Amino acid sequence: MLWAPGEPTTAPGVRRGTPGSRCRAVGWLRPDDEEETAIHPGSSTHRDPVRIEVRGLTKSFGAVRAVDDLTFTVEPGSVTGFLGPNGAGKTTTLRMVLGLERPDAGTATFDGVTYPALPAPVRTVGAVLETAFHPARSGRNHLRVYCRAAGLPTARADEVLAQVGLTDAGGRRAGGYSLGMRQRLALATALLGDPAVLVLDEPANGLDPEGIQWLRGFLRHLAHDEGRTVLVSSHLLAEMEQTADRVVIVGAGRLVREGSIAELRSGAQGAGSVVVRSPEADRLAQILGSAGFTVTPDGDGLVTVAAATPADVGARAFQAGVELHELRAETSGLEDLYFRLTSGQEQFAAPHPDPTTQGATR
Ligand SMILES: Nc1ncnc2c1ncn2[C@@H]1O[C@H](COP(=O)(O)OP(=O)(O)OP(=O)(O)O)[C@@H](O)[C@H]1O
Repeated sequence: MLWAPGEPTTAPGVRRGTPGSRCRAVGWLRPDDEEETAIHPGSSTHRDPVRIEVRGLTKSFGAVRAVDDLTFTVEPGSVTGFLGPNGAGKTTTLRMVLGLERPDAGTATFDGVTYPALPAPVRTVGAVLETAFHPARSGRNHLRVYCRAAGLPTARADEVLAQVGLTDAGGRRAGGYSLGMRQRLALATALLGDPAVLVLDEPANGLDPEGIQWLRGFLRHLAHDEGRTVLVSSHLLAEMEQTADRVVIVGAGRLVREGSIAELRSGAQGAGSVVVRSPEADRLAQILGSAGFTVTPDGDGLVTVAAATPADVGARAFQAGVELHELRAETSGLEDLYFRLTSGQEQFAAPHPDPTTQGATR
């Protein structure tokens, strides 16, 4: 099914689907939210900051433990990147945070209140888990349908279209939107209730570099200038490095690291791989090898030096009088650290808590 079958009544609180059914971009509602109330876009005074607290969250699907005793906090006024390789349990965690999946153990709360117990969820949390729209409906009408169902003024549709830069395309069929435009429309839907919290699952998927740059600035604006709590998942650290203030890294359902990008950087010691090109590549490789570096000659005068900075390599080449034609950092130390933390944890979740298999991957 490519679009919300029963219109926004598929949203949590009023959803009729199976508990495991995937949801869409939503500023979700419950029947008792249906009385229309005004929203004051751009004003942060009416919006109290909300902290997300995840405590001991655990979920298995049969023999697969998708999320394993996960604890972390997401602070207001900042963008928190929720990082992990494919299958690390990110989506399952976000679904539990949003009350779409029942945890086996643990809690996820918004200032101490679980999602299903929120008095006005549409005002508190906006989420994008999957982007799906009625293809024949215009972006503006899609938003108006959600407004009506959520008891929001339909004028909100135009306000959020403007926020995400879709005003001119608002009258066009959503079915004809590019992937980037669909992502923007999903984000607009999540913003309808002017929520204090945004939970976004891989919102940069499929965006071109311009779209990614826009999204980066927009998320930072929502958090830094408007004081919202932004939790955004990704499997790419490079994407998050420039967007997030803090990161929560998971692997095989477990927490592997939580902290600010700056803390992570200091732990990464700044040393990644360096690529150097020289007409004297063999001599340079020998010099660097004798200095204790791990060196891989790549042919064509190229040498890759592991756990080094361009300054390390440049200084040694200079001292030995070796001519260089190229010198660049191939990966950041942070990226290396991320790969180390999550290596071997791609694709699959942790097995059941059998002590003999703890830590293994499927
Ligand atoms: N409804 C389900 N039934 C069975 N297994 C599931 C279900 N949902 C998730 N899983 C499994 O749980 C694990 C974690 O999946 P999840 O989608 O949460 O990971 P993810 O980090 O979001 O991955 P990706 O980056 O690929 O989206 C995977 O092994 C997945 O196959």
